Amino acid sequence: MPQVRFTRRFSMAHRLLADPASRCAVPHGHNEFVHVILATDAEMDFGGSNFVASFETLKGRWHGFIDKAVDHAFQMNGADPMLAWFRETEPQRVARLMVFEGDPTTEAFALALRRKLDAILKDDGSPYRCVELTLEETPTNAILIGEYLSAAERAWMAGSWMDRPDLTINDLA
Ligand SMILES: Nc1nc2c(c(=O)[nH]1)N=C([C@H](O)[C@H](O)COP(=O)(O)OP(=O)(O)OP(=O)(O)O)CN2
Repeated sequence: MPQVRFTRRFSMAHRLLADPASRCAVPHGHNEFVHVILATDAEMDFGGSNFVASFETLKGRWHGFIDKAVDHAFQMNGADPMLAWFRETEPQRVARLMVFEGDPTTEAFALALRRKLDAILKDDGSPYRCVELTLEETPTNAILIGEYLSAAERAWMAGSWMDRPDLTINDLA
């Protein structure tokens, strides 16, 4: 069965704290693209629909997550002192903060996106699985995630927002 590839574009902001001398410690944004390739072992309905599932069925919830939750979210390290500022000063925006254990690098974000997509496909009972996710941070930097995640990649932030098939992007109360 042919694989399918979907692409979505969004804007985001983040800042990285591990290297205080880095220019990435200043909040800044990127216009990014996420590409996913889905594969299935099911055969298409030959002579009928000629597909296993419609594009709308396959990408609806995923692109809904990108558009409603990821687009224009601010990605932050859970230890970032700016988090307390938002909670105290602009609590109405806390739901728009995407929070990570450690820095919100493109690697961490790509892993989070992959785990969220896995959760959505599982919740849908989809016959498809993600075999590749590519996150383009800039036209010159991209992160690729293949079919299988390591035990460490599954254990990091296990059970957090990234494993839930919903629109949440943090676990703040
Ligand atoms: N391993 C990682 N390193 C860096 C990340 C990251 O997510 N993972 N992110 C950044 C910053 O977000 C920075 O904005 C992007 O990096 P940079 O390569 O400096 O971006 P440029 O657009 O200037 O790239 P050029 O190809 O050099 O123009 C930094 N490091």
